[in-house]
Amino acid sequence: MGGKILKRYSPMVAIDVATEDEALTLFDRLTVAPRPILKIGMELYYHLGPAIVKAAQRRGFKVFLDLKLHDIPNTVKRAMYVLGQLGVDFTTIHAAGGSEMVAAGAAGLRAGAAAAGLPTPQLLAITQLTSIDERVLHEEQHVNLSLVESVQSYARLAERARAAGVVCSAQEVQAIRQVTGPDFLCVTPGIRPAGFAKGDQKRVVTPRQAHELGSNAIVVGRPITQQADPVAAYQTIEQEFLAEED
Ligand SMILES: O=C(O)c1cc(=O)[nH]c(=O)n1[C@@H]1O[C@H](COP(=O)(O)O)[C@@H](O)[C@H]1O
Repeated sequence: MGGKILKRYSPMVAIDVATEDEALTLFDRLTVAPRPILKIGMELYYHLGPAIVKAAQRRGFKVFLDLKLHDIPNTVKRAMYVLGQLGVDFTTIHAAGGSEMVAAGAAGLRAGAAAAGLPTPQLLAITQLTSIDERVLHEEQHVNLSLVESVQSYARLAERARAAGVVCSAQEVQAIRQVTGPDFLCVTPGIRPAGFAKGDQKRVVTPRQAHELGSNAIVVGRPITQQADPVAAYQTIEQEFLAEED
């Protein structure tokens, strides 16, 4: 189902914790094969800055630095130039900032990485957050498109602006594949193993469904980090997502 997928990544584990101690404890526990990609978000980065990125990299992890930039093109370009020098593997920008902003961010990221002699991080554009549903889209954002049309439109915008892919729900991956090239990445949060509380997420799927729907990578936070045994939870989710094609 979902056609041939060119690339699947290990699950990206969202390290959404408050302290350095909690983060480092998770880093040390998650040194298992296959290594997860560690997602460092606003909470940890605003608290600890580049040092927490380096701490993950020193332990051999690929890092997804998720700061979701959204500002005028010049400001985003300059900020991305700085992020391009950190040696991270993925970073994020809001497609809602428009094609000029996404293109400026992509250019800043390329220039920053080149200045540091590093590979350019893969830029992922946020489409509609997985906490948004049709009601919020229509009643609060006043968007007339359906949710899937809105996500498709942002995916086209992001690809034209030279993002490497998008962040979306796995529910939209097949629709995105219809309008983007084969290398374009669909990275999907909103992952909930059967029986796990949705919490603030609206557009959720199980790890197995994400596999079947053709997601390139899943982003998983609380279903791993809030478990008594995060390593066991990670391994179960990883096996479900990276299962052999049927
Ligand atoms: O950019 C993201 O990673 C992201 C985009 C999105 O649309 N939805 C979303 O949940 N995320 C992130 O994915 C993670 C999901 O965490 P859990 O809901 O705890 O699994 C969080 O770190 C969110 O910031």
